[in-house]
Amino acid sequence: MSTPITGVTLTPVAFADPALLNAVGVHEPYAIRTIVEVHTADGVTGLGETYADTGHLNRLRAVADAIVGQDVFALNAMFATARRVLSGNTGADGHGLTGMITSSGTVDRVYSPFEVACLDVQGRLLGRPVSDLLGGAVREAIPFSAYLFYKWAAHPGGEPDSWGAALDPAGIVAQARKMVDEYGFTAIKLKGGVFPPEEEVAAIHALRAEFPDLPLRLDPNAAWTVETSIKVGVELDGVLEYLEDPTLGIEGMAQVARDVPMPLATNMCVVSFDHVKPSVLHDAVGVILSDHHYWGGLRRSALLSGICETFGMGLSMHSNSHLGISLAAMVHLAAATPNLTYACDTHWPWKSEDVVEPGILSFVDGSVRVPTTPGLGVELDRDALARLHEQYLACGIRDRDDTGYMRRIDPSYELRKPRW
Ligand SMILES: O=C([O-])C(=O)C[C@H](O)[C@@H](O)C(=O)[O-]
Ligand SMILES: [Mg+2]
Repeated sequence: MSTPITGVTLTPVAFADPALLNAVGVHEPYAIRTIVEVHTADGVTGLGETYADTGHLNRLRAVADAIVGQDVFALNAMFATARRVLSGNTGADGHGLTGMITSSGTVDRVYSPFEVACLDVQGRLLGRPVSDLLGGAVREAIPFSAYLFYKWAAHPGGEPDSWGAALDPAGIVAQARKMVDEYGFTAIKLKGGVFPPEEEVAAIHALRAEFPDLPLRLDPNAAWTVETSIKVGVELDGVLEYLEDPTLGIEGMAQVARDVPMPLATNMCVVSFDHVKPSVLHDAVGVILSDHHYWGGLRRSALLSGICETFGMGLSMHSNSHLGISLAAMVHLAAATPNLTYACDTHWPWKSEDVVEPGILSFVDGSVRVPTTPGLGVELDRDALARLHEQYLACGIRDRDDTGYMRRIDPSYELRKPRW
């Protein structure tokens, strides 16, 4: 008995994104994603969501063609197909925020949305939520953190968004207040690497004064030297629950880890299974930020959680700009991961449009309830999908390029790693 895949539809979409600043530039007016639909002989379709950069999209197309005819339950065979089709085809992330991408990491990135879509089909066929396919939910709701960004009030020449500018500690505190009040978040992360470290340390102290009880995190995306990272880490002793990717590479992180009091977290130096062994040998990180989009889907992310448990590392969750299918997948994975004890990252508050029907996923007290309906529990809004696809065609963005966009606005902008 099998449920063959009869076809796969890949739809690139673009959705509005505010002018969020980071260590490599500024977000473009639109973020791009690919919506994956896996159709089966039983008439059931499953959903996945992933990046949409040109190289990735081409790799998705190659694997999509190769999995037609395969059983939607045969995920090991599907992974082997992805590995065969992508042999020698290694991608890059284009924006430099997720570190080195290996060839096995490329397979994991491309395979992931197909696996998620197949799990959605399996759940729909069995009448069970995806969390049940991962061993069952150990929590009913998933806590997320407020993800703060330095930002401009608007894209140049564009309309101001509802968040306003945040370019100093007062702006960051105001942004946090609005986000915490609207969503009820119980942890706060500041995306740093934008201003000199002392200004970002001041912003963290201002957040601590305003939110005395909420765990705080700072993530400069490796914009600092080892020396700067140690200085900041020592200065923020007792203030941060973890310091995320202060500096580049496993060896640099290991040097910092030896001299700072808080755990170091990463979504840059350990981003594939190849990186785990050197990271453990160097004792470089205390917390790995998992992300099913590049750890090979939900089941391989569960493998990562076992590795973290084995080596006594903490586990948190990373996020890029994403839509509702990804949020649903993150929620099911988090629900079925007992050792995921930190509030997860999400870019959710920064988006104003989606491809899924509204109302299913919502935040109460900073958490999203785990859907209990079959599959991922989200449905495509076909009109919205068509509209966001038109937006993709019209906006002209084909590869995420925060640095190029920043240089078009400020030709003197230089990309420096480390910057401070
Ligand atoms: O390090 C991180 O948490 C990220 O890379 C998350 C996002 O990519 C964020 O930095 C962004 O979108 O600017
Ligand atoms: Mg990070």
